[in-house]
Amino acid sequence: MLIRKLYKFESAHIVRNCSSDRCSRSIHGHSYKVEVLLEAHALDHGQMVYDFGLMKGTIKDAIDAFDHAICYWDRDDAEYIRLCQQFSARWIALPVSPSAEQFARLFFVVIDALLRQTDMCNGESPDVRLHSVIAHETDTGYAQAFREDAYNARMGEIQLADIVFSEQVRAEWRDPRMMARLLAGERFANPAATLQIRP
Ligand SMILES: Nc1nc2c(c(=O)[nH]1)N=C([C@H](O)[C@H](O)COP(=O)(O)OP(=O)(O)OP(=O)(O)O)CN2
Repeated sequence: MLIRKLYKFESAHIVRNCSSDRCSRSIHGHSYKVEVLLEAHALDHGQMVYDFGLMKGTIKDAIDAFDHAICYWDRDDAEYIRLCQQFSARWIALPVSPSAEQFARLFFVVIDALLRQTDMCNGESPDVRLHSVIAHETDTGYAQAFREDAYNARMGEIQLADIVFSEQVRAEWRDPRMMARLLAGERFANPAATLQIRP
């Protein structure tokens, strides 16, 4: 079974080298919608694949980091990068270009790591896992990344350590050390559920 949770953020970028001239040479913004799809073949004590409420913790924070941020490819022009950092408190440096395809892959890699390092406490199936991520750039265009896309080096390597969040982005997280903890392999604990009926 699949469940799907929708997130939203507003972000600015340039996508270098693309065929659409407006997109490749002018800073522009989008109201992104991101769908996170989880998969499992058994249900937890609440008879859910994974409580939607739990998806409003670290997963939401990781996506919300991009809200009102300018995102740039770390191989972009050094002067452009310097100015992004100078004039925007919220910026994110990416190891890949910020196309819809790469956002979908990037979110997959981050959320997959978060889930693998999360202790689930309500009888969730051990096979709960990230199925795919859909990044809607506009109302009419989206990309969907599956596991084989996220870790496909031919599409560009995405290492967690290569995603750099500005100080302001990190300061606004509930846990400013969230990414540092993720990189260090630390565990994240879900809150324990109170059972009213014996499962
Ligand atoms: N495969 C992709 N194609 C394009 C991407 C992308 O990420 N992946 N991105 C862009 C631009 O960012 C652009 O702003 C969005 O392009 P487009 O869909 O053409 O936007 P419109 O709002 O003009 O779309 P309408 O369908 O005309 O409303 C370009 N391509």
